[in-house]
Amino acid sequence: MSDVTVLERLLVTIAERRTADPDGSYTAKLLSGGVPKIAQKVGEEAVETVIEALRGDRESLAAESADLLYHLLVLWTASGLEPTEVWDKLAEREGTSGLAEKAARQD
Ligand SMILES: N=c1c2ncn([C@@H]3O[C@H](COP(=O)(O)OP(=O)(O)OP(=O)(O)O)[C@@H](O)[C@H]3O)c2ncn1[C@@H]1O[C@H](COP(=O)(O)O)[C@@H](O)[C@H]1O
Repeated sequence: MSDVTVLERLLVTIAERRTADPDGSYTAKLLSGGVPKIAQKVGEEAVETVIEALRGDRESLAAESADLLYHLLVLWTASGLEPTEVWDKLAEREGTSGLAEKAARQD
């Protein structure tokens, strides 16, 4: 399975872990640490992803990218951010130039 629905399923699992026992779930343990701890993990996973990209190891890059996406989804959940808020941002940008987007942000 390699399409976006895996992200949707993962988001459901993460939401379910909000009420799970941290002793039996890595996600529940992460969520119990709060936004600062989860944000730190996202930063660490981003750095590990960058390192693997620079090393040129595709398999490790895929694995670290999966870690990064998982931790980012946990961060959205802990922050109360609805995935649709992110999907909407991406949809708004569809068909526009990235350079136009950058110029609009600087106005
Ligand atoms: N996709 C993931 C996923 N990706 C990465 N990880 C965990 O993220 C951690 C990243 O490893 P690190 O070395 O960076 O961190 P660590 O040393 O294990 O932990 P720290 O003490 O440093 O925080 C590992 O423990 C991985 O198991 C994940 N843990 C869970 N999921 C998904 O979440 C679901 C629910 O998991 P539980 O909450 O554990 O039931 C699973 O079925 C998966 O679908």
